[in-house]
Amino acid sequence: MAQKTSVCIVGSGNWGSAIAKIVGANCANLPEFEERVTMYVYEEMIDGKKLTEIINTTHENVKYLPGHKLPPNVIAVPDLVEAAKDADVLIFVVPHQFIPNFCKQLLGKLKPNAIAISLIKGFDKAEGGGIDLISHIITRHLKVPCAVLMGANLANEVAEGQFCETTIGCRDAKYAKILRDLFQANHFRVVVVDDSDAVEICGALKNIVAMGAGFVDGLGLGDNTKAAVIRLGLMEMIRFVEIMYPGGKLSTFFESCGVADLITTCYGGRNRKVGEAFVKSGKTIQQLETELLNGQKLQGPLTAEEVNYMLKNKNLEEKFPLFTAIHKICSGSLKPQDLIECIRCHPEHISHCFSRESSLLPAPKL
Ligand SMILES: NC(=O)C1=CN([C@@H]2O[C@H](COP(=O)(O)OP(=O)(O)OC[C@H]3O[C@@H](n4cnc5c(N)ncnc54)[C@H](O)[C@@H]3O)[C@@H](O)[C@H]2O)C=CC1
Ligand SMILES: O=C(CO)COP(=O)(O)O
Repeated sequence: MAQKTSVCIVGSGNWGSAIAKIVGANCANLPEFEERVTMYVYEEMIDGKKLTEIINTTHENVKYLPGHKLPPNVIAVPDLVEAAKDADVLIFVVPHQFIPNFCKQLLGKLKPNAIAISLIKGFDKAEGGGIDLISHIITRHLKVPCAVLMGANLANEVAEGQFCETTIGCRDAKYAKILRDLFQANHFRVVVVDDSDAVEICGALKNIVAMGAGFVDGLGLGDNTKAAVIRLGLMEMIRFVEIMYPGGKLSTFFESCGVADLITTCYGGRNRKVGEAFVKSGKTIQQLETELLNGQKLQGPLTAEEVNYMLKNKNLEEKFPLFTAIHKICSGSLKPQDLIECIRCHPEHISHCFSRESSLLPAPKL
């Protein structure tokens, strides 16, 4: 009999716990998977009890996904190496700022033929003035192939079983089926594409745009303005891939990881919520993250900083006025009230006069 595939979920926050519901159920029901799924949990005390013990006895992550039962075959493990060492498939789903440290701990501790998939939306700063994709960091440090899964997937709605779609970016076709089988559910429809980098970049960049959408809401501007921010955000996302990661496909932006995730996050996500509160309250983003998110982590401001680090170094800030303005607002060097002024003369308004019909997406001259 063929060996069963064993799975570890590295992370147990809001999204990690929601995806554990689907992955746990699939591993219990599909013959190709080992039933027991380990889930690495960053240990913390809740009302005097360890979170891992609570999860393993009540099957509920009472802090990050309250009100939802996890399948009993999902076992919370507080030791990262212990959770991951026997896995054939590792699902990385932690706030992106923690991934370099996780890779250090896992170095040399994984099964030789293990594969990974990253559900993490964000980047890391790279030496030499650029950025690193999280999937690239995982592959480089841990010597495992790494696919990505990104989509319009607000965790609480997925956990409630509301219908949605997602995109898996997987360069190597031989892993596509096992990964699709692991995540597909009646209410969670998976499309696999090979344009993995563009899928991942969409997932990270939309969090910046969502901060902008939150600022628009906080400023009391209407739906037309928010739609303009979303559209300009999409154009900057496309431009970013064209310039920094040439070879990406335009069709990827029409998958769930692109337009759909942009819309859902700009209306229903944490980044939008904190962006709005930032304008209305005058408090810092850090304060609001603590006050509003109960331990969950915001990805947008940090991603805006990482992207700006790259744009600045490459002298490209002017080509990305929305990303640049959002970073400056988040870091306090620009007032939210100045956001619209920064995008009033966006390159998208200037470079495309009469040129649309000749090409699907003509690149403005740099
Ligand atoms: N929540 C959502 O709706 C969605 C989130 N994502 C992405 O998934 C990734 C993970 O997000 P969530 O699961 O929502 O996490 P979260 O925002 O709920 O983050 C909290 C998690 O971080 C852990 N943590 C806190 N301090 C830590 C430390 N020092 N070291 C290690 N872990 C620590 C906590 O224990 C908890 O598990 C992010 O990149 C996010 O953008 C993607 C789709 C949907
Ligand atoms: O990525 C998400 C939905 O797909 C969640 O976005 P937020 O982190 O803004 O909640």
